[in-house]
Amino acid sequence: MLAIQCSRSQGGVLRYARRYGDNNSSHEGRKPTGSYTRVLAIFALGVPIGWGVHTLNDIRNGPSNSAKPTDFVKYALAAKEDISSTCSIFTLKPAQGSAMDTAQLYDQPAITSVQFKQPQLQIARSYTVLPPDEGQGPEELRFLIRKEQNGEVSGYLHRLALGSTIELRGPSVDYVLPGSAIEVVFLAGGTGIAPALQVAEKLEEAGTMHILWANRRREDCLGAIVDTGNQAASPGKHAIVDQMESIKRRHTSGPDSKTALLVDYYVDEESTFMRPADVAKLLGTAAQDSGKRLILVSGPEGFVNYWAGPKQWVGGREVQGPLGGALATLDLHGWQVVKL
Ligand SMILES: Cc1cc2nc3c(=O)[nH]c(=O)nc-3n(C[C@H](O)[C@H](O)[C@H](O)COP(=O)(O)OP(=O)(O)OC[C@H]3O[C@@H](n4cnc5c(N)ncnc54)[C@H](O)[C@@H]3O)c2cc1C
Repeated sequence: MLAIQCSRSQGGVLRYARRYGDNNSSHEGRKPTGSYTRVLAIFALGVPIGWGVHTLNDIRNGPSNSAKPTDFVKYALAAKEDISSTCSIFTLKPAQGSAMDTAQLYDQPAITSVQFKQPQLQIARSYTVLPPDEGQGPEELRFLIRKEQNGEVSGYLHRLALGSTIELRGPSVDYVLPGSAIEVVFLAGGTGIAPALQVAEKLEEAGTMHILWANRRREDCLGAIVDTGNQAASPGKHAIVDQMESIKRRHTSGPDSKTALLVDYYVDEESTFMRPADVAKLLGTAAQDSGKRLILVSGPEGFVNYWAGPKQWVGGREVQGPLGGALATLDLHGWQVVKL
């Protein structure tokens, strides 16, 4: 059984944890009911029939080793790339026979995340899978994870040695992208860039997307190339910036390409703050005849609260809550706001 615990701590930090009880379903022993000959006959007939059904199911339902989204499945920490003093990219690969169905993660028109278990505390937290990158193994999964100060699960993950086993389950669908051509303004704070990469990767033809990405420190976005601001490109290399640039190249290359992806970077320690006026400028100039127009807000709780107001808990479920924050003060020109 799984229960969701949710409480707001004294420090104002929204904490949520999923706990697991033992599944104590028991099975009564069965008495043997037939002779060995009967058993062998059933086995001889059953194996080929079973194999045939199994193969058919494989073709219809995908690989048989796909784990159910509700079950934890074991992965091994194959690589950990430190990309700043607090953030690392974790690469995981299946540790045993079964694995998460990568089609469910990568091919749905949705933002998806996966839960990581902290086995000693029996809690789990969600992390957004990064879209597959060049050279990535077909069953490997990559995540950008920040080590939060005193963070129970992120601290645990960052302490793991290469080769350690990590239990994951999912995917969970956090937001389904509307099917029509969409225009997206994506406000990302810190690791909130991971769902932005998913949306950019899944942007259909004729979609456009403008990402505004804020970080506290330059080290979290080295090598950034600002598309519309007047800042110079920053020197250095950063795996997430590189992946963003490679998605951008794919979007804009080819004579028939109608998609566009623009990214602007803001760095607190350089006093380049993302301001409501920067967002207002993008909303007012958008084409009027486009499909759905979305402002997606993703990042730490304080970032989402500042831009769009807090989410709310209703009947044990987290819901959008009313629009608040800086976006509530702007003329949104019909753009819909989604808090991730
Ligand atoms: C759908 C979804 C996707 C996500 N994707 C990502 C992702 O891709 N990458 C990523 O890095 N994160 C992501 N997160 C956030 C992630 O799930 C965790 O919330 C985050 O890693 C912190 O978890 P933790 O257990 O390490 O920290 P926690 O133990 O939950 O603590 C969080 C912070 O609160 C502080 N704190 C804890 N207890 C108290 C208290 N009593 N009073 C005051 N302060 C306190 C801690 O010091 C810490 O800074 C995602 C979250 C969601 C919901």
